Parts: sequence; C-alpha cells; structure tokens
Amino acid sequence: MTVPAALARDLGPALHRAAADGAAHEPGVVPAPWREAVLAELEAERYVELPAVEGPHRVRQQGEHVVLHADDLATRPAMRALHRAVVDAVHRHPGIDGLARWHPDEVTIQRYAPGSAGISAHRDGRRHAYLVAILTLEGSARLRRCADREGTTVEAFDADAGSLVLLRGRGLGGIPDDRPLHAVDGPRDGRRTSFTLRATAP
Ligand SMILES: O=C(O)CCC(=O)C(=O)O
Ligand SMILES: [Fe+2]
Repeated sequence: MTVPAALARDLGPALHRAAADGAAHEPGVVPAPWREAVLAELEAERYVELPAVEGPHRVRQQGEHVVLHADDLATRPAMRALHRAVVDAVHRHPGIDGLARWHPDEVTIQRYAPGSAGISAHRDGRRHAYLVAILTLEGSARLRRCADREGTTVEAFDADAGSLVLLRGRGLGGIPDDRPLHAVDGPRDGRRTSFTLRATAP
C-alpha cells in the first residue's frame, strides 16, 4: 500500500479532553488499510509474554508485547509512518503545555489472545512524559478509567480497531503528575493488538 501521511481525524478535541480529564477516546483515527499494513509488518516481530503479575501493586496482566525504540522504526515503514502521523497530529496543538515537547521514543505493541483478562488497574510509569497514545490495530476491548486499584469503573472507552485512547502523562497541561488509573479488559472477540507511543525523555 501507499502509506498515508495523516490520521483520519484532528486530535484537538481529544487532546483537550485528555488534558482536562486525564483520559480521552477518539474513534476512527487509523484507516483500515494502514492498520493492515502495520499488522503485516508485525508478523516479523517476536512477542514476549508479559509477566503475569507486575510491580508492588501486583498488577495482573495476560498478554504479550514487543517494545521498540523509535529508531527501530527506520526499517518498518508502516509503523514509522503511523508514529510520525500521531506525532504530527499532536504537535498541531502546541497550546496544551507539554505537547510541543512530546517526542515518543518508546513504541509498545501489545497483543491479547481471546480469553485473556487484559491488564488490571494501574498507572503507567512516572517516567513517561505528557501523553500516552494507545491505538488499536485490530480487535476491541473496553479500556476503563478506574477510581481505585480494585478497578471500579469511572468511564469506559471502546478501544476498537482504528481508535485512539489518550492518557495524561507526567507534566501534561502543566500538571506535575496526575496519571489516571486505568485497566484494559480482555478482547471482545478475536485477538486485540494495540500500538502505544510513550515518551521517556523529559
Ligand atoms: O493495550 C492497551 O490497550 C494498553 C494497556 C495498558 O494500559 C498498558 O499497556 O499500560
Ligand atoms: Fe496502561
């Protein structure tokens, strides 16, 4: 395919919601042919099982992942184009503090097999600055903002194919650190694959 240059949606409204509320969802961001091109590239990757229990809060995880550095995308054109398109779409909204400095260097692809329970309530790491951008390449699941570590739902997003979920990272909108607790449920039918961009540099 000819890899497109831009996402299908302006991210302004979702970025403002994420800055105000800590989380936001935008459907229909990545067109199907582009998702398929990325999924085809991913067939060459070697996935690693997530630890079933992680960290002091004992977050439960059922899935597998591949963690790439942005530099690794040089040999993965569809992924590189998607990364660039998300960064361009975010940088179009420099009025929200932090976004102009958001340079995601960490790309995580996560795969959940049918029957997986997903990932229980957690916060993403403090080392991730400004924004966490979670695209769904295939499948669907509820991604929930949680009130507590037991996983009480505050708001549920439909993380379905082509959609984007944005989570506040450290420093977004000038707020030093108010990362949302969230969980992702198991896939509804068939496998779900997500593609997440995070910035580890200040
Ligand atoms: O696969 C996803 O939807 C993202 C799950 C999540 O919250 C994470 O990996 O930190
Ligand atoms: Fe997370």
